[in-house]
Amino acid sequence: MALLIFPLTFTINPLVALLLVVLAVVWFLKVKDDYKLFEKLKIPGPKPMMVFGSIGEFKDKNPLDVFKEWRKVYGDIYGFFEGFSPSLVVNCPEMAKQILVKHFDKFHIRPLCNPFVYSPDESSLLNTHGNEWKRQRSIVAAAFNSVSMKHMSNRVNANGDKFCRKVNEQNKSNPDGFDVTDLIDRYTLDAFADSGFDFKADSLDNEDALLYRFMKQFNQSAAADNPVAGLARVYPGLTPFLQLFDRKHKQIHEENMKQIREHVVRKRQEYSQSSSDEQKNFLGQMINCSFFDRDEYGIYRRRQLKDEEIIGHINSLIGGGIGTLNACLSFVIHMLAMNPTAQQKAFQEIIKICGYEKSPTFDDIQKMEYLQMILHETLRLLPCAPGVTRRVTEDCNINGVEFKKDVVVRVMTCTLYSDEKLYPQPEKFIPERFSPEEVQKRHAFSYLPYGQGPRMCPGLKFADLQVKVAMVKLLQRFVIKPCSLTIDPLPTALRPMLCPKDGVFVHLEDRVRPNMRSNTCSA
Ligand code: HEM
Repeated sequence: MALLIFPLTFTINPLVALLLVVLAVVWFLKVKDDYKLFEKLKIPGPKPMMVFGSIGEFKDKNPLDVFKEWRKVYGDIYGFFEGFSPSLVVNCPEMAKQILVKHFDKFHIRPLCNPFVYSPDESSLLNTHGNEWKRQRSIVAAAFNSVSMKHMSNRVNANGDKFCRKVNEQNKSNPDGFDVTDLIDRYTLDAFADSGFDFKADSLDNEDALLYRFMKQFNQSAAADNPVAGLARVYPGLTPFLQLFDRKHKQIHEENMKQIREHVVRKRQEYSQSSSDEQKNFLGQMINCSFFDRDEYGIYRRRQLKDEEIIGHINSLIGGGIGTLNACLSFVIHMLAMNPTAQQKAFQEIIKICGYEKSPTFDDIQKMEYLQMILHETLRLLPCAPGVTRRVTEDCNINGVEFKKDVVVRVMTCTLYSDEKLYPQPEKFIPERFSPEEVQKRHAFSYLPYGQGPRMCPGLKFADLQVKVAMVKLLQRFVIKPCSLTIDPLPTALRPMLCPKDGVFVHLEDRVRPNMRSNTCSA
């Protein structure tokens, strides 16, 4: 109806037509002036195009290559426009420190990573800020403490054994090599669900597991190669309309919510009736925690997390956290396949600490220094989280740079990782760059795979545990080799974290173990 009335009004009433033209001109002049923001602040950057800003420069290119090119042209700090929104890019360790730590109070908001957020995920750590974030953060960070890590490591190991068995089966039935990424996704998910919240996701056995479909869809919905998500990111005002095209994600979100809600309710009841060690997991910590919060009358009272808040956390940890972890482990396996000398050194370290059979404990993992260096060097070359983003909450000047309220700031760590001055021969895989002596020589903020400061990744110890358990179990049994389908350098995509574009193809060779007649996977 409105569509019919509008052209009618337009033809009948010239005054309305004039008013619309005036409004359009005022809007045009305002946008034109907004696009001068960085010019006025004397911050260099690509010249924006009306309506599109600089997004045209990303067309058919790897976005990270664009940022690397821009750094060469515009230097360490520059600005560009995503549609109408200004973004300030920071490629400088000292400025990263100022933003992420020293002036955190002015940079505590992280813009949404996923444009389409469904209830109750808006209350999760990924999506809150200010006091609400502070409260949730202290609970989630506490849930990843060393006691719960130690407790969770047994179940991670059990899932690691299952992963190894499945990998072995795939390898035997594909002698020319196979893509290991799907099994990695399923292992990390099963291990987190089982160890973290006592839930059998069972995705290694069940192709169609709901939690697995949820995790994949959560990330697919926010992928850079998903045009709907891309449009919503560039033009946030269109999100309610674009959300109509995000139906698959919404539907799986709702189905999954139902199963997680039932699980949380059941566990809350079970845990209230016993005080067993089971409750030392992530879910138990969230169920049992209590904190001060204002009630409906504005009075501070102690309360516990509501089921919906716990579900929001579980969803975002699985979608955001485990999605990133999958990419990381896939990259590590590719790098091990391509770098036999580093792989052999890692193997020797593993044998020294665990031998050929023993599952690594949380303490064993901490002793594996070379494995840690491999992990760091992998995340330098293939950073699954290529940068950290913030929104400025108040105008400020830091070290001579003007930050205006509402501007998005991108601390692009990945461009530092290919900086010759920080990492000589940056294209080479050299884990020894991360020996304690070498690390000492660099600025502490020149390597930030998990971010830094109060909003730093709270799941890093858990990520470390899961990646290393898989590495130990694989290397105890196999030599990881490239195969005819392996592509190096590995093609990558942003979905929304950096991940392998078309999989990671490897072939596994059974390791010859001393004093053993056969080498079957003992998992
Ligand atoms: C190798 C794997 C991982 C990498 C590289 C990674 C990296 C990151 C980065 C760069 C951030 C942003 C930090 C910031 O804004 O300052 C982040 C945030 C976060 N990560 Fe991770 N992460 C990984 C795995 C995980 C895992 C396994 C979990 C949980 C199961 C997790 C949970 C989170 C959460 C909840 C946040 C939001 C924290 C907040 O806003 O307070 N991450 N991660």
